[in-house]
Amino acid sequence: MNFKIATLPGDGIGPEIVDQAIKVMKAVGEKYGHSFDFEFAPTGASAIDLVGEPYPDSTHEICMNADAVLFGAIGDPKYDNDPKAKVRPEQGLLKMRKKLGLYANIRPVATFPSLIDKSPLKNDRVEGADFVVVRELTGGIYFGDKGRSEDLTSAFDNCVYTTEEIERILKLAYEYAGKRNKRLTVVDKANVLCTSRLWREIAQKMEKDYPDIETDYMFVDNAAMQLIQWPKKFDVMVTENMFGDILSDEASVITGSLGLLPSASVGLHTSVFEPIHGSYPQAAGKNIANPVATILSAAMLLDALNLLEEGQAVRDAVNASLEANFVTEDISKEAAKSTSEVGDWIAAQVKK
Ligand SMILES: NC(=O)C1=CN([C@@H]2O[C@H](COP(=O)(O)OP(=O)(O)OC[C@H]3O[C@@H](n4cnc5c(N)ncnc54)[C@H](O)[C@@H]3O)[C@@H](O)[C@H]2O)C=CC1
Ligand SMILES: CC(C)CC(=O)C(=O)O
Ligand SMILES: [Mg+2]
Repeated sequence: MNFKIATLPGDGIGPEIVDQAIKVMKAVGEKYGHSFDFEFAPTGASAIDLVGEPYPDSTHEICMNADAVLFGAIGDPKYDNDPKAKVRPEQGLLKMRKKLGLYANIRPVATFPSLIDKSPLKNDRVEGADFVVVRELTGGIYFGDKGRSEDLTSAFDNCVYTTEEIERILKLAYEYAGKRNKRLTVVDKANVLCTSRLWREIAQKMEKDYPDIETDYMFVDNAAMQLIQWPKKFDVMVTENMFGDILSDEASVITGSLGLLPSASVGLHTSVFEPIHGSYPQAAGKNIANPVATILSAAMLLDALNLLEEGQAVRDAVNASLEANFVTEDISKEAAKSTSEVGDWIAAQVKK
């Protein structure tokens, strides 16, 4: 079959890691007789440099007309360090999420048996940990009104959630939990935040519609602690945008590196597949970043196209690379292979 893949490498390590995912998808194409048409489009700082806007309409058109979007990462320190910058790369990512209606970001966190020793946590804590963070992606504090007072001495960021936004993400999380181990943890800060109290109120009503699923509620500060203390207790965790952003980066420590965790952003239009990490600017152009998070995001993309055997073949190839210790420096300083060598290895393994 023929698939159109909107390809948005972005900034920093984005182009390098997306190149590896493309290699692997081409290998899948060769082996299974599909063709993937990668249509490139600018986003982030590179799009600002090109056309003055981090998510141009032309890029949006390409995404809307594709079967799926493969996304790298955005962000450039030259904007982080400029408090007066009027337009920032991150706005491109938020705009893409809003315009594509990507209200749910699915972030699976599962330990790799061959990497148990790479986690700074004790083996018995991480062995067998396998859960999913379902992060709301188009609401909350990242999208609320924000600004500074005229004299610049105060600033605000509003956090707003509507009933509809909360219901649709909880529904998706319940469906996810139904396909897994039937446990859902709703993470909030309902002891302080009004938005969290609305989340909890809605979840408490909805849990009655899912009697086969065990729902529990946890404050986010407690969840941040328990995630590290005993990650195996979690199955599906659903939470608002910023909490999910923070907790999933924290969760990557369980697996051994932020460079390993993939994600799928799904919603109203075309889905986007992206690593959970950022543009890691310190590594840009050095061919040292771990491409696995992006390659596993490509595996999630294949699953979403209903190419399930193909998605599994990619996961198997990644596991084989980890078992063979054919890894980048974040996993092993001694064995350190380059980004492109790891991509080549995994692509070759897929074709076997
Ligand atoms: N989805 C996106 O495009 C995201 C973009 N950002 C942007 O990225 C830029 C850098 O942000 P940071 O806070 O430094 O987060 P980051 O995720 O880019 O990097 C944090 C640290 O994680 C490790 N890391 C990340 N990706 C890795 C990989 N593929 N291989 C090996 N190690 C990896 C590195 O030690 C790095 O210093 C900022 O401009 C930020 O706004 C941050 C998060 C997500
Ligand atoms: C611009 C940020 C919201 C990106 C981020 O940290 C993420 O999506 O994980
Ligand atoms: Mg993040």
